[in-house]
Amino acid sequence: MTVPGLRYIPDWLPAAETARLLAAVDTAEWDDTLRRRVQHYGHRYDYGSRRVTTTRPAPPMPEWVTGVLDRLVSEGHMARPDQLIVNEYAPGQGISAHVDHVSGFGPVVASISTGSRCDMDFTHPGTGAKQTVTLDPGGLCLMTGEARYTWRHGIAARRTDPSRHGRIPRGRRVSLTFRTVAAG
Ligand SMILES: O=C(O)CCC(=O)C(=O)O
Ligand SMILES: [Fe+2]
Repeated sequence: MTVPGLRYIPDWLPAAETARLLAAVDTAEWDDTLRRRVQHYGHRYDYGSRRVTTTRPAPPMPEWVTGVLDRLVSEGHMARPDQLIVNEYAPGQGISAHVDHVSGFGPVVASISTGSRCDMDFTHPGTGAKQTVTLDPGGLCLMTGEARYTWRHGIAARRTDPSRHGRIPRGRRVSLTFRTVAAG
């Protein structure tokens, strides 16, 4: 079973680059008004009204992602992202199954993982089909087409993930999700 439009590229970032990115994230200021700590750049997404908001501007895209933006574009993955959400997951924290805002964001969503590995579950709302992808640090998860618009993605709020070798404890995971904000 595969999810059409879902692509996972392991080790997209070398380990040293992944560590540098996480260190840079940790020098920036976290928003802790949600259960999960987040940072928004470029445009702020409002979780209450569920839209990209202009009333509370976000800081510009940080210079520490310039190299990532350049690569996402030069490798042909997407138009230059102008929005970034950093999500922090402590062990036991997750994100409920959802489709990223359809009209507010563009056709490609790209997420880079740092810190701990964890499983992301994709579910098809019509058929109930499910696929789990293990996201390792440095991995790039690209959602387009059905994976972006039809399937839901989420992370179970638990402290361990299953593997062939038994359950693996989660550590702190920080993801950087890059999007384009659709015009209008
Ligand atoms: O943590 C991730 O990799 C994904 C986050 C996510 O789905 C989102 O911010 O919409
Ligand atoms: Fe998402």
